Amino acid sequence: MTLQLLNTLRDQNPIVFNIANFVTVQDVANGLNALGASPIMSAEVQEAESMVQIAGAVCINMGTLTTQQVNQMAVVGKLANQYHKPVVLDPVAVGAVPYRKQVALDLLDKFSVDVIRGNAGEIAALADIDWQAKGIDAGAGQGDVVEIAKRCAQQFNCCVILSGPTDVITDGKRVAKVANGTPLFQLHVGSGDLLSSIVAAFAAVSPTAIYDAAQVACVVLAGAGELVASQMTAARPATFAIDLIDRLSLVSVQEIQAIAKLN
Ligand SMILES: Nc1ncnc2c1ncn2[C@@H]1O[C@H](COP(=O)(O)OP(=O)(O)O)[C@@H](O)[C@H]1O
Ligand SMILES: Cc1ncsc1CCOP(=O)(O)O
Ligand SMILES: [Mg+2]
Repeated sequence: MTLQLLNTLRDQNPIVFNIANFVTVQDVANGLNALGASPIMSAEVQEAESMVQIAGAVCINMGTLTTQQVNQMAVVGKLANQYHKPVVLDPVAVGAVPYRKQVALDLLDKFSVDVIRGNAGEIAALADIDWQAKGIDAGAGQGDVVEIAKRCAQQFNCCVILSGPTDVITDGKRVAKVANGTPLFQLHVGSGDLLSSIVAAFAAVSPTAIYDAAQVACVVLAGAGELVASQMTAARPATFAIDLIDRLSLVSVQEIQAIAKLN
């Protein structure tokens, strides 16, 4: 795993095609842009093939799905496989809403994804493990998050990021953990969505080493947030969100390297 991938991303400025949710779409676009990627959002199935062709990677976020959008997700996912573009799936709230879990399972049956990025409640639901998920949040489950993430990765033959106070990254065999971050991430809606899209951005510039790309994405976002929090004297969620975007644009490989808690 090399953090130099951050400089590669900034040099290449990859297009990341997002099927976004309507809650956090602007945060995700600005976060990707600040980092050095080139976001594009689309909700129109008629332009799916062009979108996939111009993109370096695709991020499919289930946050505010509609029947029409689920159809678009299936078309886009299949096209991404056909054009060999990495796909990241963010299964928002599948641990809390059975319909969403069924949609996610149907999508995972129709096309292959490179990364599933979710919180513990979402990854446990996909791995069929009991967990008390709460809405969009991880909730209060008990269990071994490494085993849950590994089981999900093996089941869907992909890389899994189970995010939280410590991010667990696994390809089903290897496991890495990122212990950077700040509880302020939980006070800002959209932190997870941004992580998923940042994973897609790094996958775009490292398509043959997705497991490495996933680790770099986790350490860059969590590290940038940690740097912002270290300069705040009180918890200010709105200021955090703005400062995070600034920090994503300014942060260097050396700054992340100096604080990285990756093993
Ligand atoms: N308590 C925490 N301490 C440190 N970092 C956190 C904490 N909770 C979440 N994060 C970070 O927030 C980001 C979003 O993760 P998470 O909150 O799990 O996603 P979601 O918003 O989808 O529930 C990740 O980068 C994760 O490392
Ligand atoms: C509040 C809300 N409702 C549907 S999607 C969404 C945002 C989820 O964002 P995140 O999972 O990144 O916290
Ligand atoms: Mg989420």
